Amino acid sequence: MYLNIQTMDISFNSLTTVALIFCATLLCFVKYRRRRGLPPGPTGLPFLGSIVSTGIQPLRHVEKLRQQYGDVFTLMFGNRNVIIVNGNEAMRELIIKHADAVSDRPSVSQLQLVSNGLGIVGSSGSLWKEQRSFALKTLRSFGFGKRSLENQILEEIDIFMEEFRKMDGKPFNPREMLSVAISNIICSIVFGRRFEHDDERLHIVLSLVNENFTSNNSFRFISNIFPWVRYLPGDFTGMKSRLQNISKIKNFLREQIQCHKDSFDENNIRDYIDAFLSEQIREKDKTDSTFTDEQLLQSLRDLFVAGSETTATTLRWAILFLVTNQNIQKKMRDEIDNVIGQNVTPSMEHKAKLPYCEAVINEVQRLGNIAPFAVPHGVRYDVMWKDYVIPKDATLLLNLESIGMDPKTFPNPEKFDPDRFLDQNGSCIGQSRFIPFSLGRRVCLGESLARMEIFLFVISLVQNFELRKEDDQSQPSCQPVRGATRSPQPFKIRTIPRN
Ligand code: HEM
Repeated sequence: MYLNIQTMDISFNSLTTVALIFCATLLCFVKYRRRRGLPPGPTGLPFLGSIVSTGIQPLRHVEKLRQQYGDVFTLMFGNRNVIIVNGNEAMRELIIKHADAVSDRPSVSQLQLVSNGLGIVGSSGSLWKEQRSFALKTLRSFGFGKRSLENQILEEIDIFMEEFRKMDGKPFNPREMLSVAISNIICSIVFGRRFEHDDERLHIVLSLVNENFTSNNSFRFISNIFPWVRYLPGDFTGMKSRLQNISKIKNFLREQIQCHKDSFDENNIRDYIDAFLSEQIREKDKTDSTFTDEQLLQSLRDLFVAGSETTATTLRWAILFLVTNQNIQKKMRDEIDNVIGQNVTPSMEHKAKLPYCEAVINEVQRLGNIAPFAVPHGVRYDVMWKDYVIPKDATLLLNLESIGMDPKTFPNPEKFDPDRFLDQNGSCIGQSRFIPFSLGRRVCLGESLARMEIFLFVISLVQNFELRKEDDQSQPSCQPVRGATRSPQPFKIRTIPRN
């Protein structure tokens, strides 16, 4: 009897265990199964999907999969569908034709966690539309995309070049000087102030921004897909340290907001923060107003961070490519000397007369390729695309690199060759063959500012200095550091003033 009861107990326990395993497997199958109609892609491991195979070298993995599955394919990460979009045709078709469905940000991501769905970069839906258009309107009123901003940029360039002169031909890393100069331009527009080149506080904040963009942790993408990894012990995705940095950057921004609140004058709107505070007062009785303190902080973070690091990184690539391609630098200098001369300050009006320089800048942006996967897009509702379903809540990754590095459009794509942007008459052509600022409704909000900054900085530098390697023996690497952006490894240069 005793034995029988024990046997029954054992079989009951076994049955319960089997039933539990069966239910768990069924649940996982339902939750993690590949949805029918998705663009093709690898099955991946149970539960983990493609995490492991993608982890070590995401870009190489993506290239291989594109050859196997075509321009649009799906990677499963746990129960998340990540759809990778490659090539000009598929990208334009999906992002432009289905703009309404694919212009959100993913509902679960590190971006979501950091922005709380607020600001400009990380927000979606009507809040994003209202805040993006407010930002554009306000930034335009402070000179964005207009000639009036040109003088402000040129003044900053003058100060920046003085810093270069102070180096007196000695080797130095130009990173910090570039960051301060570029950051000062966006700071003038959003905070109404600039900082000295030796301002310690700004240096610290900019180095936190730089660290967040450049930390090249192979598993960083996992924190984008599973933000809960921050609760695991250790910091294998680097997420905890990035979140700490962001909180320090926000403290700096809170101080700027407080200074504005203390000195706010409705009749004297000095900058973006003032314009926001004014809008906040105008909407104070509206219960669903999006002009909240938290929204101001997040938008400010977006403008400050995106406006500082991206252009500065592009300029670092420009300097690196010019230092390692002296013949190209010389051709630019000859063109500048012929068209502008050495004593006239460059302006945007010179752009059309400097086709070779423009071709070099295009090539810097193509090969520098600082945002290879843009910023992830989210899908608002199911979209039928060709024979596939792009499902609601999927994450879309736009592989911009697949366009700029396409050997059919750009033969020998790894080579720095500005001539690919010149026709037989020496005119600059084909800028639209690659899209460094992305496309569609989410296209970079700072494109016009960035283009103006890059042109004026590069032309002024080449007009005023010979940019040389640290010494004759050194050969700085053009291999990128792949973090949130694709940036050059640290390098040193010497600058020889031309006059
Ligand atoms: C060379 C410089 C720059 C490059 C290559 C660049 C590139 C990009 C890219 C690829 C995106 C993502 C677009 C998408 O989601 O599909 C983006 C978004 C954005 N960029 Fe830039 N950017 C640059 C400079 C700037 C500057 C100077 C600002 C300053 C205002 C800025 C502000 C933004 C903002 C606010 C967004 C988010 C737009 C949105 O989500 O609606 N960017 N940028």
